[in-house]
Amino acid sequence: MEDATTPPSQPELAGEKRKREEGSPDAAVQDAPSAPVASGEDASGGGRHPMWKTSLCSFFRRRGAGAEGCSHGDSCRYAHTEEELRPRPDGTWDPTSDRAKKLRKVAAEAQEEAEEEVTADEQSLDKCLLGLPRGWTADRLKTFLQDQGILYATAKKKKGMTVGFVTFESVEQLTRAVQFLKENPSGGKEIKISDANRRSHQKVRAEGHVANGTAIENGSSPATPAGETSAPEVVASSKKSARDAVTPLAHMPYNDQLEHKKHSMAQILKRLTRNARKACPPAIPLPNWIFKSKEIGGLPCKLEGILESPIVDGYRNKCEFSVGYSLEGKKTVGFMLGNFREGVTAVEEPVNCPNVSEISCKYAQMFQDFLQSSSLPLWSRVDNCGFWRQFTVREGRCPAEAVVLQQVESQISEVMLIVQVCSTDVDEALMKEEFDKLSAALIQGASTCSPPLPLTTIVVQDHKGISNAAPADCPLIPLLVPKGDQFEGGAEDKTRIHDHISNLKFSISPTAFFQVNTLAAERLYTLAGDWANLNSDTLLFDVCCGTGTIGLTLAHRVGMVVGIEMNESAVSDAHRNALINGIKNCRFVCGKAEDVIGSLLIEYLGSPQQHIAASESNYVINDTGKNEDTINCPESDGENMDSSTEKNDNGENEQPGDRSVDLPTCCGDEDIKGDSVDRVNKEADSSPDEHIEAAVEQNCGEASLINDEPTDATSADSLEHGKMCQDSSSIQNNNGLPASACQFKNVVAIVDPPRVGLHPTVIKALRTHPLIRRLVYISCNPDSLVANAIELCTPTSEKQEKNKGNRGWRSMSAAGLARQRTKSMPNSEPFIPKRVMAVDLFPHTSHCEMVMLFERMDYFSVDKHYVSC
Ligand SMILES: C[S@@+](CC[C@H](N)C(=O)[O-])C[C@H]1O[C@@H](n2cnc3c(N)ncnc32)[C@H](O)[C@@H]1O
Repeated sequence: MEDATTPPSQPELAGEKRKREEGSPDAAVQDAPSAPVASGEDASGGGRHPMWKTSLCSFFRRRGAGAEGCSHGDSCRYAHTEEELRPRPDGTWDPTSDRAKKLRKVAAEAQEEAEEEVTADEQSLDKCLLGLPRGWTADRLKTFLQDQGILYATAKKKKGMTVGFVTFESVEQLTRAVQFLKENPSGGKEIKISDANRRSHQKVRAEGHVANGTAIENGSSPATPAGETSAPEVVASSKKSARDAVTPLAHMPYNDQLEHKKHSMAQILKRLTRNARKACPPAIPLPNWIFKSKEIGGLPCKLEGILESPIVDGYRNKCEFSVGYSLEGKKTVGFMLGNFREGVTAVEEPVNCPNVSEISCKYAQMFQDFLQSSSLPLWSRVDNCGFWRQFTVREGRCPAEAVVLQQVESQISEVMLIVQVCSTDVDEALMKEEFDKLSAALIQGASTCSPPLPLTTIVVQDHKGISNAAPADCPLIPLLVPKGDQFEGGAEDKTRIHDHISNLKFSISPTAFFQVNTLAAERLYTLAGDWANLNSDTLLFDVCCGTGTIGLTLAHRVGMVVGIEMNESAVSDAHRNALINGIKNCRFVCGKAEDVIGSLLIEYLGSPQQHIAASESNYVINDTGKNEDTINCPESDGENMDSSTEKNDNGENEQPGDRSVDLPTCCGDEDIKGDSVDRVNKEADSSPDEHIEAAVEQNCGEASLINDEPTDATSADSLEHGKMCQDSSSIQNNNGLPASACQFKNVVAIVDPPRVGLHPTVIKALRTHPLIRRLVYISCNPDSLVANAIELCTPTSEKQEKNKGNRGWRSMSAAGLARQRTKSMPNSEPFIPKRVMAVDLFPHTSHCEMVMLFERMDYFSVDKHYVSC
């Protein structure tokens, strides 16, 4: 019961006794023993007491939902609900309240991200100020900065937080601020300045295309009627040219760019160590690599350097040009000066953008010239209407021997042009007329250049959605089909170009991913292959395989490759690429990795439970006291299989063997398989184009059916016939494991996910399968690499917490979310970060690829984890 003489116990922080503060309600209680004071008025009859309802009533805290037991009822000076709680006069909240806890969490996240060393360049003018007085508002911070003569663009701060955010306009402003704050501590305390990471939605996309920039368009401009070509009003952005927007490092010598990127990568990598340390359960010893990180400046493992790009200018084989109005109001094909989300739509020509080839610039110019007289309107991002949306140039290069680094332009032998339009409400006849004129203009433009430009195919992508990022299944209309590829029907399947990596030829369809810097990608894949420690006993999972580049370039170094990719055209390209290069030990599966990886691991390796049960029952202690594998395999009878019973997607109990029902490829009929392999190989040997078509189509059948049972004999046949390698996954040994689990002593995964990183389901599947001893992670986004690595490398406790889903994710960093997920990760051996290296695929931009090798602790005692057969 709450009364005036027993003020609520009020810990400042959990476990700490609350100090009686002057002016606090407690003090008021002492001064005025006749409390409670009605309506919060102080004893002198003045206004409401400044601390009125600024602390939670202990009844509320003890009982959670309310304070029914408090005898003071409504007149209690303490808050009875979170909603009733008021901020204290200094702007802070009762530290036991949800609000205060949330603020502490956000501040901790910001602090964690801000602990990195400050960098002073134009790429990172967004900074955090650490150690600010909690009571300061944004206005107070601005006054402080102005008083100190520190110039800035924007300053933000929330009361109650010790972190503020400041954006500077130039490196000079930033440098001055850093210097000043270092030399002039505020009240004896140094205010630290550190890099601030913008939330991912504020970052400019970089994968697979040149990033668009920002200019500000007048949102109130009326919709442009179809056929009308008046320019909407555009407002200038902070970026002055397309060069500034897409190649912000171009002003630096290339060696400085490399140093800058290496430094940025190192800063981000340190987050892995910090977060894994934080997430490590208290009862579990910290892994050795975290201890050792102190010796290497907090890095999880040594950063071995940065591989430079073999070519630094004109390296992009794919440029997505925006279509819009320039600052002068001219119809323009080029790059946006900023990000549309920031309100910018101005497009400027790709002048002096050193990453774009001359050929791409010439095609952009041709299309721009065509648009000046087109009767169809440009797409307006503000009004979401119009016709011409985007223009993509994709280039293919000759085989490596012919590539002379100094003359890269002359090595471009094939070009694909993709014109994105929105056909909504446009007359078909008019549209056809425009397409005819356009292809004539492009063909003529290419042939009249000196020397003539290569032009292999032109395709229109009809995309009716709001964002320019069209889905992979968006309709394609071929305008120009490659010579020698004409055939009856399905012409859109012929619109492709070719490029070469490691002496292999790659067929690339319009929507398939292909690394934009082919020569640097070759270095990237070679490095990944070297670190993967491959041999003929290796089963390689190529996760997010695209057109099969990684798996196919490494196929000669392994026993078998299983590629996983969700883009159907890319999978079809991968099959074709295996055939045209005569590679027979690869299988490509079409599906989201998160949907298929679990089944594929069981199909090839058996379930984790089978291996864990087997290794537990198979170890005996020998004379020397060391573990010894007695090589007993689990029996395949019903009883033993029960131990590996697990839930399927529907939550029903499922046996590993049952997977063969779900997975049509796992039918175990060796004769049919051998026969089909031979047949496909024979067809491939004779390899005229139509045979490749037929074989690819069959393989695509397999690919698209992987998630569904074949509905008739024909599909089942095509699945079997589509197999291109001697795949032993469906043959089971007498221990109940697939034969491939025994055949491949070395199981490696190379993952190359998109910018968001791997799906948590994929991380969990890789982490919990004991046969995957090595994992090579190729990343185009170090933030998501770090988040995924936290989950792969943090030790787990014996008992997991229930998965709380993504609760609270909006206020969390990717690393914070990953830390939360580690709590529900099933008990499994963590990976160890072993090696990491940056690879520069994107000179002149701030983006960079990274390759990181993860191993399990006792990598070299593979047999211990390997159930012999
Ligand atoms: C960075 S690219 C790498 C492609 C390939 N490894 C290469 O180097 O050419 C990522 C690929 O992952 C695919 N992808 C994206 N999300 C996926 C998912 N959930 N499951 C499988 N593949 C996915 C994309 O279609 C794309 O081809």
